[in-house]
Amino acid sequence: MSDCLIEANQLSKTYQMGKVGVSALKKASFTIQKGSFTAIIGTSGSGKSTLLNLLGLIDHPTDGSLTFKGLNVNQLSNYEQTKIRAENIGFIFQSFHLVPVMNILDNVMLQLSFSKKDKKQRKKTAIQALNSVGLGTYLQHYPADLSGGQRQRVSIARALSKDPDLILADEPTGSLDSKSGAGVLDIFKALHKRGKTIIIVTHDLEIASIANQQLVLKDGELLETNTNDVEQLKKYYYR
Ligand SMILES: Nc1ncnc2c1ncn2[C@@H]1O[C@H](COP(=O)(O)OP(=O)(O)OP(=O)(O)O)[C@@H](O)[C@H]1O
Repeated sequence: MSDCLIEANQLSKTYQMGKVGVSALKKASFTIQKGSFTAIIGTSGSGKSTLLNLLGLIDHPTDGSLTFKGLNVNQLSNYEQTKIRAENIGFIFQSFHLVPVMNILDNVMLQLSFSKKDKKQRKKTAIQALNSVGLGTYLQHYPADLSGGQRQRVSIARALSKDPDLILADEPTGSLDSKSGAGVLDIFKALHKRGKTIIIVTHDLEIASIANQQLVLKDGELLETNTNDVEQLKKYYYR
């Protein structure tokens, strides 16, 4: 069996703004291996979120192809893509995206609404996920009662609850203080050790340097796909 989870070939995205096209991603080709840890870096507007949205099957490329677990995504219907996304991909966002009127157990269980598990099993799975990020004693707390680092751990538990093949994180430590950020990063490192495939968008080059693979974007172009030397990354980042 191939170890390749994702293959991008000349992947491109142009947003149409009236008559003007904004070329946000230009012919990016790379692979993501199963169990790898990939960092996407680049200055603001370089195309990081655009690429993450394509990898998460949230958006469609305008050119090129994307293969997920050997399936050519371009040839799948919206329904099939949604199914792959729901079953295989966990998302973590900088601003957590938790439902404020639900306690954290319900927030995580909500993720499992479409699973085939019954309510009792969904609850058990959600509690296990919250335990795994150290929040097993906070089940009845609401997001507003938690610190930023704890909220981000809830969103990690939510992503983990469906046991996804791939975890996509968009600046997961971006709104956290350095101590909470380090705690969240430790969870990502542990997940990677457990064999999860992780793709993380970050502005933090120290985080990028611990990844196995770095996708450096500049004005929509992919510049480098594998250096973990922070000084080298800085050169790419600031040039
Ligand atoms: N929906 C959209 N419609 C039109 N242009 C867009 C859209 N989304 C992004 N863009 C443009 O595409 C380019 C890449 O944007 P993108 O959000 O992918 O960059 P980014 O690297 O994630 O930036 P940041 O670090 O600021 O989040 C930018 O020029 C942006 O203005």
